[in-house]
Amino acid sequence: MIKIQAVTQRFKGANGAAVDAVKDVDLIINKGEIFGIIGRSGAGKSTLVRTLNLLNRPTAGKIIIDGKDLTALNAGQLREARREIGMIFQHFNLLSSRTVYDNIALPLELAGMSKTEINAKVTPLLELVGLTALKDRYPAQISGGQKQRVGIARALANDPKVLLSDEATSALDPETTRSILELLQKINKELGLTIVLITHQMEVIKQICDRMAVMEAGEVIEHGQVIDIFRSPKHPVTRSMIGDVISQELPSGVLQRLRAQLEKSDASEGTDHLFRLAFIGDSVSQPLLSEVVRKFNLDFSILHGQIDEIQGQAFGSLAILANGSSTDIAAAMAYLNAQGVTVEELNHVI
Ligand SMILES: Nc1ncnc2c1ncn2[C@@H]1O[C@H](COP(=O)(O)OP(=O)(O)OP(=O)(O)O)[C@@H](O)[C@H]1O
Repeated sequence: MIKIQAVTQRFKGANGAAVDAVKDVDLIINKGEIFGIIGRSGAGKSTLVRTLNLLNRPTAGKIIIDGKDLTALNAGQLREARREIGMIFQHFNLLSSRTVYDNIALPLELAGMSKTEINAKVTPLLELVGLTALKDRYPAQISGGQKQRVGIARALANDPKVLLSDEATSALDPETTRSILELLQKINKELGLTIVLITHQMEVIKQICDRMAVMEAGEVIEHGQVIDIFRSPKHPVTRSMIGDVISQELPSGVLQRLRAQLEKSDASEGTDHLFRLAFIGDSVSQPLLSEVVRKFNLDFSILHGQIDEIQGQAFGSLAILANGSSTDIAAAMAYLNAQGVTVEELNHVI
């Protein structure tokens, strides 16, 4: 378990004034989970993740990994502790003069292993990341995705317990990103490795993370299970970042048509209410909507929506216009809520 306890990282800014790149952050990352830290550029993600192996020594606070406070270790103990923490980077950081094999072997050479011992470790790692056939190539002769695979194998060479990933897929195309994320997921499952990854892409979080934290201006503004945060994001920054992958707003064309439709509608026929419904798991597949329409004598128009998958669970988001008596609409929404659907009234956007 990793405990980030009241961590602050202060730098001297360009004009000499102090900048808190990370401000009083408390987080717990559980053993064996994939934990994502997301935020816009400059939010403090890299600074925070670099405190986890003390590449940045926090100005205040503690980093406790498996009960050991890294900030209290001497240089030798810290070197030892760092072996348990691998790291991969956006630009791979490979040595161009070394082959794929020799890049992966580097940390083992530094640890003083013999050639035979090194071979016994590198061969299965090449297999694990799917690079056996390319082991004698140089970095300039392989693709970005393959370079990141070398980075991953090198990070695993010392059998770490934790893998830190600093925007590891940001330089890759969507297809290659998916394959690298699948590889990280496989490593997490097969080796029981804890992975902490930072990203500015919600798609990455959605694809592989169990829990997540959102950072803004050095602070953690929201954290929890990915599915819970997708279902009901609290902070505007989170909502906007989720909107990059699952639309939180109604497209302007839909809004225009809706306004035109509402102008024409006859108020005596009941009231119109606009809602966003978020469904997860079983509630996606149950015929809940048709049930509430019948039960509460309403009319529903589905305006916009999508169904996706997060952490292996179906997740759906629908914008609907409900027409009926105010009492029936309120009762219908309470019923949906009781069935596990998150209901949010959106009348203010019309
Ligand atoms: N060594 C440093 N000295 C001074 N300021 C720094 C230093 N490192 C980071 N900062 C500042 O701290 C803030 C957070 O930077 P950080 O790189 O952690 O953000 P980030 O969320 O990782 O952004 P990006 O995704 O763009 O890398 C920024 O305002 C940055 O300019």
